[in-house]
Amino acid sequence: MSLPLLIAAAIPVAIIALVIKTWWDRRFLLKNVAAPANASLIWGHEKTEFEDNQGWQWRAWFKECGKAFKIKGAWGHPDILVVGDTVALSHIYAKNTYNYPHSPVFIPLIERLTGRSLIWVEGERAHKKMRAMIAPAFSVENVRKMGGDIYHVANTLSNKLSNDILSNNGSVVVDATELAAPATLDVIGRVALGHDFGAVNGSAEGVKITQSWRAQNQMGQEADGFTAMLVLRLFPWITSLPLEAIKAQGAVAERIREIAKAIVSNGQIEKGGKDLMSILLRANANEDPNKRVDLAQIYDHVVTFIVAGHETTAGVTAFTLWTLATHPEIQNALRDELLAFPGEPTYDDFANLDTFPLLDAVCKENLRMFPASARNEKVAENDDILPLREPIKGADGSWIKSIPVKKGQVIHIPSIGINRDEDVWGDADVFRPSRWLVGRPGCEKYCKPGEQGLKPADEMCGGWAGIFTFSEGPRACVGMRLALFEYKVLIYTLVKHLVFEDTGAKIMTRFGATLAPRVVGQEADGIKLPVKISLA
Ligand code: HEM
Repeated sequence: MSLPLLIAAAIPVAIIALVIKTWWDRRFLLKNVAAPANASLIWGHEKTEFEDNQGWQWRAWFKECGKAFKIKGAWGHPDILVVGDTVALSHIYAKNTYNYPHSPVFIPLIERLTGRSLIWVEGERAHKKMRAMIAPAFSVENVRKMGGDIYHVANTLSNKLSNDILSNNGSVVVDATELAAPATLDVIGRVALGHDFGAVNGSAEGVKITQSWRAQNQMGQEADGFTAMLVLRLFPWITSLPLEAIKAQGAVAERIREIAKAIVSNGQIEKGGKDLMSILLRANANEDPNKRVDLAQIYDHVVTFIVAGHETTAGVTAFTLWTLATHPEIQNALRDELLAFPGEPTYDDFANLDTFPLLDAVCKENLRMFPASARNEKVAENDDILPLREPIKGADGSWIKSIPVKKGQVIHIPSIGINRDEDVWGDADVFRPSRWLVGRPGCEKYCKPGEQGLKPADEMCGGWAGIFTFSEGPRACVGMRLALFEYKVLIYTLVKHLVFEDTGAKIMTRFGATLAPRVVGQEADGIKLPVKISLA
């Protein structure tokens, strides 16, 4: 055989050998890590994981295997490591953040949906540089100034609902998710761009954006969306094909860029706007054209704020209206607390935990139970050793205190399972805001004698308030301050003026881009969360 022919024959053999070796190494490394029983030959455990309702599946697996275990991948994908152990989480998120980037499979999708901004960027240097440029826009001083825009939207929504109630014999039944998404889109449009999408009042543009996002999220939660994800994982190059469905994913981002460009060319930036785009443009203006930040990059940041800030905050707002509807005694106590406050509360009033203790507890409890990002996926960039808080029992019966992971290892982080871990929270599925108030001033008003409060901080997650909802470490949510302010203003305004009642619908959750509710027995209707509303 000639040399070129020999080389041509050797290349595919070498590639196949490399693939088998990588697969074998990973299998071998996780060999002693336990896996739950009942893996499907075709789907492994991944389909069961995908169909999770409220974190129950992960919690059942925590009980079976411990807080770190492996699951079988679908379609022969190598085993996936699932991590719920808080020391391992802190190692991944806080101490070795840049060794655990997002899965490369999703990067092209993130780019299409959000542009080349903070969610998309990978690598320590590039991420730190971009984060340092963006984070100051979300300072206390800047977020404080957003109160006017946030209240404007909250009052518009409250007035619209009041009018609907009056013209419908005193009450309406609405889907809380359809109510919250337009409001959070309008808030983020105003504070990120200085643009009013008019979604609360049903503008064509607002409806198009919220519906397009809803459809994306819903598709990701359906069986077809799951299969599409598996196909993408096998053939990532598909995302570069000029397919209509793939191009459509970028449509919302493109529209937001157009609006941003029009605002800049109209010269509104010169007027010193309070919105995030104006802040970024002023902060990054530089005499030296080589150091000046590219306008296109700032447009991508704005797209990211709108995409990352809209459905996340809408989801928890909707779940909160439902938990209050199903717990009228807590809703009444909350309304009493809100009505007792004179005037319109400011950012500082909401940030001071003693001003509205029950509102703060209600918000934390909903953020705990319904984290928008219910499950994350990371991939190890280099070989590493994951330390564990609680040793796990290996498949051979020995106790394991750390898990070696190989470069390329896929890791799933089930935030909703972590936030509902019974070892930390006890009655984790019970909506009990008073758990956040035990031992605090005024506790006797809301807590029962001897009620169980929170665990010591070092036994909870390292994330904000000991929950994993906003993630942890250098890549934790950069918009958290704004999210909390906006969320509290929306709940404050709506609960003060309106009463939310249970419709009797039983709820389950599914996760796609974000966590979303469905009605048990009406799953085919997709995302849905009905509540009855009347005037307070
Ligand atoms: C309740 C509302 C929100 C929740 C639960 C939430 C949650 C999260 C989580 C879990 C992450 C980490 C994602 C990951 O590691 O892949 C994240 C990152 C991020 N969030 Fe939020 N978020 C919320 C609201 C917002 C808002 C209002 C904005 C902006 C206006 C925003 C902007 C971002 C950005 C830009 C990142 C990327 C940060 C980085 O990688 O450095 N989020 N968020």
